[in-house]
Amino acid sequence: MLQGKIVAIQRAAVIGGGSFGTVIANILADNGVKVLQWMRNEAVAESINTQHVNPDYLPDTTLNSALRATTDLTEAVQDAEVIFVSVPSRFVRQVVSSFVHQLTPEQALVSTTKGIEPDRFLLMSQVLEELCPDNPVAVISGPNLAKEIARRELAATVIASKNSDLRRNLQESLSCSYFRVYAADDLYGVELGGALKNIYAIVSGFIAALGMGENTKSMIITRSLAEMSRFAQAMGANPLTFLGLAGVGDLVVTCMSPLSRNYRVGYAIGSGQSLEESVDELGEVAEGVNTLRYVREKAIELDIYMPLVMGAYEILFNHADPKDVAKGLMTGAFASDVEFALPSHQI
Ligand SMILES: NC(=O)C1=CN([C@@H]2O[C@H](COP(=O)(O)OP(=O)(O)OC[C@H]3O[C@@H](n4cnc5c(N)ncnc54)[C@H](O)[C@@H]3O)[C@@H](O)[C@H]2O)C=CC1
Ligand SMILES: O=C(CO)COP(=O)(O)O
Repeated sequence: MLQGKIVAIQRAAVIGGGSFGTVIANILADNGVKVLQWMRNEAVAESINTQHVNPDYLPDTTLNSALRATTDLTEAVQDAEVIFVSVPSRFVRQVVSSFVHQLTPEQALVSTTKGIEPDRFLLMSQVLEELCPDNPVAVISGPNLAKEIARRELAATVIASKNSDLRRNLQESLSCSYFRVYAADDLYGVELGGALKNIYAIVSGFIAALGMGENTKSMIITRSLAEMSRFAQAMGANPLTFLGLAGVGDLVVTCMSPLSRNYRVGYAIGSGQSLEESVDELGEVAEGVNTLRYVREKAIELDIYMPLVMGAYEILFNHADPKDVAKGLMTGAFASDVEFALPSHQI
């Protein structure tokens, strides 16, 4: 990667054959970048190469015909200037470990993954930095429902990295007529926003399934933002990041749209299905389910007031009735002390 000036990326790899990996690969191909997308499924790779369709995840989208797919990880990674990692969080370490020996220090890594690694509460950029300490790292996060971007509907995102050259090169290579790319240096805050909002998308799914009103939805989204910002501040992120696309932007879209998988899991549970049934039926990743567990543990450890997280955990993992939890939340059932039982704090 050239230092000190803006250069459009020439060759990129996308690791992951799901909906978001395919969308990122397609944007890059639309921008003239030579892209090789790696996936495990031979039939899907074949379909992308010959039919220009990912039949498993985006069957209604005709992809750029220049986009190539492969099941050979070595081939995908070897000539790429930038490698986008787009697999579910619980597989990121395993997948990246399998090609790390092949990397040279000029190759940059970009995580698209909105999740947390539990043992040390690591975000994906921290996993990448740990595995590839010599390589520049960035993340992409924002209100980016894959199916809408696949239809080339207008959207915006945030690229965050400590490396300003990488930020600018990625901005240059991903920006196009339907995708506006902003840059930020609060890597941790941008990435944490993307992970946390999945929890509240599940909560919004409960609310929708229970047929609650618009005031209720607004209350939940607004108090979710307060809760996310409180947690982020305690973890060392800049709470102002949460007022941008990667915070409130992504929170609003996933709390309002049935296109969000996390929202759909919440909706299914609110409609009476078990967690297992809801996740099975989805057949795609809903990162918020595990993120909820890890964030609850961290909030308890650091004594951070997160009533929505505590209530959602009771519904998902202790079979509590969503209606009872909602009633409890209105009367401070999950408040940690008297001060919070009588709401007076904005954040
Ligand atoms: N779909 C969306 O709208 C967006 C998703 N994201 C994030 O991007 C990440 C990936 O999401 P999606 O592409 O939507 O997920 P997905 O569920 O559509 O696809 C995941 C892909 O990873 C593959 N995979 C699963 N386990 C694997 C393993 N052990 N080794 C290799 N590949 C494996 C699957 O076969 C599939 O191709 C998630 O963290 C998600 O939160 C971010 C922005 C938008
Ligand atoms: O992160 C997303 C949109 O920005 C996608 O959300 P889901 O993973 O809930 O579908």
